[in-house]
Amino acid sequence: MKILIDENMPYAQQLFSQLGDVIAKPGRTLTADDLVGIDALMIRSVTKVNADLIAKADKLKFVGTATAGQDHVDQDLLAAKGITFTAAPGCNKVGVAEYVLSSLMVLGQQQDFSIFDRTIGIIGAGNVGTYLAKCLDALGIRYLLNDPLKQAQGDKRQFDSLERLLAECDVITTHTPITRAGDYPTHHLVDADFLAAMQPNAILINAARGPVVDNQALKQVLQAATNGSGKTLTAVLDVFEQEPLVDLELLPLLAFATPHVAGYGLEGKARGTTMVFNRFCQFLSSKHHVLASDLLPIAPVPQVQLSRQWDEVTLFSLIQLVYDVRKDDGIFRREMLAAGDDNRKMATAFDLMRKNYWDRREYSAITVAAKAEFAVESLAKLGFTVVEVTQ
Ligand SMILES: NC(=O)C1=CN([C@@H]2O[C@H](COP(=O)(O)OP(=O)(O)OC[C@H]3O[C@@H](n4cnc5c(N)ncnc54)[C@H](O)[C@@H]3O)[C@@H](O)[C@H]2O)C=CC1
Ligand SMILES: O=C(O)C(=O)[C@H](O)COP(=O)(O)O
Repeated sequence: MKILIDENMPYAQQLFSQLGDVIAKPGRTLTADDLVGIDALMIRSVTKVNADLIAKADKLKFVGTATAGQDHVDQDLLAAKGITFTAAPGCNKVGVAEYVLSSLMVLGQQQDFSIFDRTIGIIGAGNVGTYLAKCLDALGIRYLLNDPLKQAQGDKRQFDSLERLLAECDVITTHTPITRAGDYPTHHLVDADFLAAMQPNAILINAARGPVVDNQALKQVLQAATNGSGKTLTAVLDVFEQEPLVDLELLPLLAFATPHVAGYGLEGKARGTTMVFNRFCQFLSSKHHVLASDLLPIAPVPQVQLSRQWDEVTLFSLIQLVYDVRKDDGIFRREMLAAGDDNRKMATAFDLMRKNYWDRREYSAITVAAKAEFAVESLAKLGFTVVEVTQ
């Protein structure tokens, strides 16, 4: 059996080679010829699975994407061809939530506000939005949820209209798929009108898909603010409309910019790969089964001792110890500016930064040792591994 994998799929080579011959290639540039004689295809979000890609796929029986997003796969086409498809919903929800928290903590420091005084508007209450809400609950931070689809499905949580989010929230963060049809399409959900309705000095975060935010409209608003002719907004983008190309006029106007890595924790990638691997094993009726936790190395700073009640400063340190968005932002800006207006260089640099991404971990990889009286249950709810010490 021949299994074609995206070369940027951590642990895939070692796992899938137990099942067949593995061929690893760059996911973004796969062509129809690459699929000749291939039985199974394991991808990430940069591979567009469409009629062109599978035109010569003579043996393809299974496609797995080790990602939460599925917009890059024509699932109707695969179903029509009798090709089984699987994805990895929720695999990287923790990484994305930790990206949002890091961004807000750093912005709080830079702009002199406390995250505890802010109201966060979460658009999209699926795996990421729900996990982020859980983190905010752990910290006692107010948030509003918007998800008309979940609401229509009878989800019992309190949902609010976009109008209410726009009126009450200091921060709006998008966690929807990209959709262009249906009752609630998300393409350009954040457009000129949306931006105009945001509160002055509000923060917009998009770590969903680039086209959820109209990048031209955002650029105009941020440019107007720079010229002193419009209200001030702060924008954080992990995803871009023309990815892997980035608008070099927009980039300097962003508070933080990163190359689609919000969900790039090692745990999240391992979960993505193992979810797809385990599903493929089921498909083959093979007894192999693997846990993501068995694949992960120990974190470089595994234990932190807390000697007093945690406060905002301690929280900031703990959060930034695991993930500081400024690190990715700094490298990204340098690489994009170095590429200049050479699109080929820019696309290569964008993908290289993702391919060579550092071994980022989730909060759970850090053990916080503290006395019970230091209210560490909030940190445990936030995801840190907490151990109680008596002195
Ligand atoms: N930047 C990154 O590294 C990552 C980006 N993503 C993106 O984030 C998206 C969300 O991820 P998950 O939460 O795991 O997906 P999910 O499928 O669990 O949740 C998406 C939620 O969005 C809701 N939704 C759809 N249209 C909406 C609309 N018009 N308004 C409000 N809510 C709407 C859905 O009802 C659903 O509850 C993914 O589809 C993917 O595109 C996901 C993981 C990593
Ligand atoms: O899971 C998703 O959806 C994502 O956006 C991924 O984190 C993106 O990673 P790649 O698939 O582009 O490696």
